[in-house]
Amino acid sequence: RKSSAVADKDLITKTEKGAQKKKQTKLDTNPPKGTRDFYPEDMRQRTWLFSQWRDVAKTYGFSEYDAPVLESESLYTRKAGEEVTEQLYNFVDKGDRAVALRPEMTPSLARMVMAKKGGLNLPLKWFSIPQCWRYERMTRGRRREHFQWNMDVWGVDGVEAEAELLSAMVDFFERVGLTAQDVGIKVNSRMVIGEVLTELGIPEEKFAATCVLVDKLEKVPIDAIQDDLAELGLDRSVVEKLTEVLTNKSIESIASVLGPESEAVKELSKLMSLCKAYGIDEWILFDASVVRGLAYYTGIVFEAFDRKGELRAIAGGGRYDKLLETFGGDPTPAAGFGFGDAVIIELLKERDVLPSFSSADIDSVVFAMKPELYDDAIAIATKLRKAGQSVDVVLEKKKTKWVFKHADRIQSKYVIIVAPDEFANGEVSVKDLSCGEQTSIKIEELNEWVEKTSS
Ligand SMILES: Nc1ccc(Br)nc1
Repeated sequence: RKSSAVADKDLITKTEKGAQKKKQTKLDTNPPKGTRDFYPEDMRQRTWLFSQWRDVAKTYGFSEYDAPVLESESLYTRKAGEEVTEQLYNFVDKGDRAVALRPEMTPSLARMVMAKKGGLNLPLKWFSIPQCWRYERMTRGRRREHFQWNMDVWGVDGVEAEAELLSAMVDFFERVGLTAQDVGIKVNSRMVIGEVLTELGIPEEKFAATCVLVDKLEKVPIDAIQDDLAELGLDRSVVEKLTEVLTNKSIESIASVLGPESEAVKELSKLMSLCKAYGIDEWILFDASVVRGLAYYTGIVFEAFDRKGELRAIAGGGRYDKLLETFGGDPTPAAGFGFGDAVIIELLKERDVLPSFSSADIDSVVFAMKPELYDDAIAIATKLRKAGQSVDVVLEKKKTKWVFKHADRIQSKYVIIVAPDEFANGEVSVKDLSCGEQTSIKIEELNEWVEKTSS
């Protein structure tokens, strides 16, 4: 046993070491894996993108809605082998409830529509910009969250709804400076596969899962999903017939395969003529291989892609008439699209049409040359703010040199200096940072000055 003095010394050392250790364990300042922080410049870019999306939605008469990012896991247990449900960001909460961070918005929308039962006046034209989540093993190091612009029309069973959605998509692309040479929108109908499978005697209940597998065929070699196909009872001859049909790149060629009475051909032809009426047909191309990866699509599906890159999907959507029934609701026709925030920003950067967001758009920096003039300076700042300017007040005692450097750094348009001599004459000194010119302005004429400089 050690004497008490030695024991005390050891204890003190241990405590010091503990304290040092505590000091050394630095906070990990990274956001959680797969997630992003939005610093002010990033946030200005995100706000700009969302305002483009909101402007289009308003122009098309859509209303904004929202729902919790956390939903019951039961909203997504569709068992159709979709990536979006296999990578659910789910957990059991402290109330022992199986919950998930939403991977997409459509099921929440369906839940909200069902909650109102017949109480909603159809058609609904609703939009939202939810943050959506997935939990992917970090093997691929991909993001786990993104913001996805959702536009949906409920209660319209004609392809007029899809045509309106396609036009809204094109409107967005044009607003942000993209052309039909940059982006194309592939259009197909799942009824094409439906009619082929029916002809081949494949039962209707295998239709959705087959589409999900066919969508995967686009990305992985066939033997990677051979077992899944076999499990679905799709033998080699069925798969070969399907892949042969999916290589068709024109509605005419599909019509020769499906016959003149094909519903799929009729609805595709009608959609194409509506696209001509909107003047967007140069953006639209038929592609029988497009099926999209969501099980609940039932008819028209479409996918916007960049024509010059590696043909990445930018946005996607389609008709999903049966979703409400799968939740036990009344049959209600619906169509919509989802548009992620990441790919489009990459594309705008590549096409060099992304605006700069480096400055916070400050009109004036207001500065009291002497501390005793601070109260007068904030009264002047208040006057400028009430006149509509965005004003940055220098809150501490600073040298003029620092103020000009600061104003330059935040790219303010003007510096308003409240200095003793001018103030005694009822004036302030205004420096125009675009040309360096410095003039005196009467305080009672500041509103007119704001008016003149903001027009
Ligand atoms: N569904 C989903 C969610 C989150 C991301 Br990132 N990508 C797809």
